Amino acid sequence: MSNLTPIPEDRLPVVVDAVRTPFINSGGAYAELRNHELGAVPLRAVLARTGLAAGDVGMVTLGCVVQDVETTNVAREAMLTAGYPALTPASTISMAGISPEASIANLCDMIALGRLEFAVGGGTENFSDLPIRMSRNVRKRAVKLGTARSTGERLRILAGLRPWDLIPDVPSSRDLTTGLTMGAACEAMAARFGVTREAADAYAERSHHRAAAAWDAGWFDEEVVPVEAPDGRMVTRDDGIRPDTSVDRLARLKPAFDPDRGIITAGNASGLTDGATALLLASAGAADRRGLTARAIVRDYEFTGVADMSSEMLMGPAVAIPRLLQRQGLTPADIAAFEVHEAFAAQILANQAGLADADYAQTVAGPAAPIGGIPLDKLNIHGGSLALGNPFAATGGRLIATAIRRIRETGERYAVIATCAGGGLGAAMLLENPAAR
Ligand SMILES: CC(=O)CC(=O)SCCNC(=O)CCNC(=O)[C@H](O)C(C)(C)COP(=O)(O)OP(=O)(O)OC[C@H]1O[C@@H](n2cnc3c(N)ncnc32)[C@H](O)[C@@H]1OP(=O)(O)O
Repeated sequence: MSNLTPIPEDRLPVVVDAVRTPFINSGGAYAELRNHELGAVPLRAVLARTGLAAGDVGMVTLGCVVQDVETTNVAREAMLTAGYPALTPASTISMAGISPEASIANLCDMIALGRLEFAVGGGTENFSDLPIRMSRNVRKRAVKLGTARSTGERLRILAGLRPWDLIPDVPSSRDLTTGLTMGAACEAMAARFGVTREAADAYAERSHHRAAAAWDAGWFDEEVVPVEAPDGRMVTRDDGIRPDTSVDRLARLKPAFDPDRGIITAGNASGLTDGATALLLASAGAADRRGLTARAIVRDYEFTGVADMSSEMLMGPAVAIPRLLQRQGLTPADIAAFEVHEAFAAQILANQAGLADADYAQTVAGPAAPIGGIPLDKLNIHGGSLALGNPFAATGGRLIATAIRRIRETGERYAVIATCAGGGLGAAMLLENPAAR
C-alpha cells in the first residue's frame, strides 16, 4: 500500500476543468501564431468556463519542450497575453514529452501542502516556428565579433568561417546520449519486444477510426475550445485524423527510419503537431467553497526513467504504470480507463509486451508480477496521438481531459494516464472520480 503522507480531504488536489485547442499539423493553421499566443487560448478558456477570476489563480506552470529564445518562460508570456494579473507568478517546465505531467504534479504537490488553492497547469507547443540556430562556429564567432576592436580583427574572425558553417542547426528528435532519433529508438524497441509491422498498422488504423468516430459523435466537444487563427479562420477540429486509413493502404507505406528492416511509417507514427492545453487545478476545499465541481482527484503520480536507453527509450509507461498501481494497491482490473500517449503504434505495442513480460516486470518495473497488457477495451477508446496529433507539451493535458471525461461518463472510479518521453523518461498518473469514491 501507499506510504505517501496522507493528504487532508480539504487539500486534495482536484481538476476543475481541462481544455485544449484543436491539435493541428505543424505548418498549418497555427503557423503564424507564436507559442505564447497559442498557450493563451486555453488559459483564457479555463477561466471563462469556470467563472474563476484570474486573480484567484496562485500560479501558472506550463510545460514546453522546444522553447523559443525570446520566450524561454513561455508560461509567463502566455498568462500575461491571456490577461492574468502580472502579480501572479508563472513558470515553464521542460521534461521532454512528460513536461505537462511535471507541471501538473508540481502544482498538485503545492496544493496538497497548502501553498496554493487554485493553479493552472498544462502545456503549449508550436513546432511551426522552430528556434533554428546558426551553427556553433557561427555563434562563437558572432560573439567574438561583438568585442572585436578593429576591422582587421573582424575580418580574421570572419575568415574562420566555412561554407558548411552556414547550414542551420535545426532542433530534431535525436537523443543526445544515444544519438538515436525517437523513430530509430522505437525501431529498437519494436525489435526487442517482437512488434510486427502488421500489428503496428492494425493499431494505427484503430486509432484513426476511433478518433474520427469520437469527433463525429461530438465526444471531444467538451474538452476542445476553438482557436481564431491570425487569418480569421476558426479552427475547431484536430486535423491529423485520417478516417480513410486502412491496413491495406498503410501496408504500402515505406519505413520512415530504417529502410531495410523498419516497421515504422508515416501512417503508424504520430506527426509533428501544434497545440496547447490548460487544466484548472484546485484544492478540494477551495473548489467546494467556490461552488466549483471537482471533476477528478489527482490521486498519485509516478515519474521514471528507463534502464536501457538504447532499447527501451519510450518504455516509460511499462515502468511507471506498474509502480503506480503497486503503490496504490490497485490492479489493472480496478482501472476503468487508460489513456496512454501513442508516439508510435510500435511504442504502444512494445509497452503492452513489456507490461505482460515477467522478466521486464521483475528487472525493470520493480519487484512485481507482470500486470499484463492493458485490455484494448479500456485503452484509448476514442483514439490517441497517432490520429489526434502530438504537440509534445500539450499531450499530457489531453490525456487527462479525456480520461476524466471517460470515468465521469460511466460513473467508474479510476483512470490512469501514461506517457513516454525522449531522454528515456516516463510518467503515469492516477485520477479518481470523486462521485465514485
Ligand atoms: C515527445 C516525447 O518526448 C515522446 C514522443 O512522443 S516521441 C515521438 C516524437 N515524435 C516524433 O519523433 C515524430 C515522428 N514522426 C515523424 O517524424 C514524421 O511524421 C514521419 C517522418 C514519420 C513522417 O513524416 P512525413 O513523411 O512528412 O509524413 P507525411 O508527408 O504526412 O506522410 C507521408 C506519406 O504517408 C501517407 N500517409 C500518412 N498517414 C497515412 C495514413 N494514415 N493512411 C494512408 N497514408 C498515410 C501520406 O499521405 C504521405 O503520402 P504521399 O507521400 O503519397 O503524399
